Amino acid sequence: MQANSEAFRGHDASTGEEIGPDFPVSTASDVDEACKAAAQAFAAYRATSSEDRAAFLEAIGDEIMALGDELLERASKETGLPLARLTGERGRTVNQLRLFAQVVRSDRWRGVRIDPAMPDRTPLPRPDLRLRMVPLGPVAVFGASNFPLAFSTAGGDTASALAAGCPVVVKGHPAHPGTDSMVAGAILKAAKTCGMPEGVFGHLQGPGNELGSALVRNPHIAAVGFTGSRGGGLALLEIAQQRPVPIPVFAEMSSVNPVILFEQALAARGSALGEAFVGSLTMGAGQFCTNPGLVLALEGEGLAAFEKAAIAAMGDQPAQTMLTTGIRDAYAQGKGVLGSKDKVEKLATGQVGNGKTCEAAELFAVPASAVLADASLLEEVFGAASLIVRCSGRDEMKAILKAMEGQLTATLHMDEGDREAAGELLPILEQTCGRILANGWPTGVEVSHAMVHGGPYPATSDGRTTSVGTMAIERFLRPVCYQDIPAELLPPELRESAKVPNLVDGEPK
Ligand SMILES: NC(=O)C1=CN([C@@H]2O[C@H](COP(=O)(O)OP(=O)(O)OC[C@H]3O[C@@H](n4cnc5c(N)ncnc54)[C@H](O)[C@@H]3O)[C@@H](O)[C@H]2O)C=CC1
Ligand SMILES: O=C(O)CCC(=O)C(=O)O
Repeated sequence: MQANSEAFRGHDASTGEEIGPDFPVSTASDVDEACKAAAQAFAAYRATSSEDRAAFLEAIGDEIMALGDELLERASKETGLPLARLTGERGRTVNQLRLFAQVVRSDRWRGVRIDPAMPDRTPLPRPDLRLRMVPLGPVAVFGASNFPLAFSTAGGDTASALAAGCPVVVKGHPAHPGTDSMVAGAILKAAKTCGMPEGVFGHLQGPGNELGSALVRNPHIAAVGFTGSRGGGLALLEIAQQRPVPIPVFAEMSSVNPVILFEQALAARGSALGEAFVGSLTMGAGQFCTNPGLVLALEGEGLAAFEKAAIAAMGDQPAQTMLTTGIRDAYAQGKGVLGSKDKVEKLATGQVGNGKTCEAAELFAVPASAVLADASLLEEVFGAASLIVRCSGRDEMKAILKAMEGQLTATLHMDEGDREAAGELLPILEQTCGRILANGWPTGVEVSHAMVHGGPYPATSDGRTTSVGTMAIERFLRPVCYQDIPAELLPPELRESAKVPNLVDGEPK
């Protein structure tokens, strides 16, 4: 890792060429300083009132909006994502901050439970027990390459950690340093305006992996939020587990998001489904972890109509600029490997790209028996490639679903007459997936209270939680019980006079 100040630059995603300005590469001492400052800010930040913390989250949203089109233009240049998509992503980012502000104000996150003392209980009296959730401490957040706003510097991990009362140190993704620097500036400005303690937010950036490793190793860091590759997530998990004090890593990694097409739905609208599927597959050049990378259906006329429409729609798909030349290379290699596998047939290719920064979408098909013989066909290819698995019977379909690794999503396309068959799959899918959806497409995650953007490994490193939606706050909190502690020493929310939502003897009050 650099000992002295060095510089690095972003790239124009459409050409792969470097673009200014220079950004300083964070050094080992920058990591130490940011983490130390976060640790020093922790006591004051966790003690902020719900109202002050909520106002801080809202101010971050306002400052991001105040960056105007310049932010979107820089993000578009660095990622190749169109302005319309980035405008939507900015809205999602700002609304996410506002939603967490509401959560903070509601005080439900404090999770107060009170079991009053029972001094006369026999054979033993019960002590007075009071529980509340407290923040873990400084959180390291790794920005994602594919969502430069909603999963990056002020994205879901940052919003949920700040909402929980944890200072945040972000390691920006090296693919969009200009975007990250602007958003980091917005957060720091909001922190100042709102009188938040210095060190509540820190921003590090630079190429290479050592910076992120040093951040996770830093003893002041109490938890990690990550979105990216399985290799990256696992490397950080290993570092976190090998520390003298191991810490949790909430890594969202890889998923092929099976789409299951049932017979009645295929018979009624096979062609329309084929066309809509290609829309979801090619959205954002397929660079979504929710991308529909696997389609399962019984062989027959309905599937044939779906395939025909999908093949036609693929021909219209322009090659899209990918996030980085590295991600393009990985995609080109991944679809090459998939296409070379035994029994895999290439059905369609989108328009051919420049072979450097853009790449064509690709659709493959394979008999289910081949998938059952070679589980590597179920691995994620990050980009607009998908595999249609033609099943000869329902048992084969079930066998594949049972063989699948953990997934962020599973999608069911069904009509009324398919419900019984779909119902039989639900117990299998519940074991593997974080979100099961009907008659829609998995790309585009709603940010809300009931959302789960998670799932068993390798979808994430911890399937008990979510990285999108308000439940994400729980990742950065832990429970503390106060037993027979005198009232004047209790935290305010645990006192009799407190007006926060609570459970008394297990019942909501
Ligand atoms: N499933 C998903 O949601 C996503 C998957 N990917 C996959 O990841 C590939 C590379 O894309 P990236 O976005 O750059 O993901 P990445 O996992 O390589 O990098 C993400 C962040 O983690 C850091 N990092 C990665 N490996 C590390 C290590 N061993 N030690 C310390 N820090 C490490 C990187 O510096 C970066 O800041 C893609 O080609 C794709 O296959 C990428 C984005 C999202
Ligand atoms: O589909 C979405 O909106 C979110 C996708 C996502 O989390 C990702 O690609 O990393």
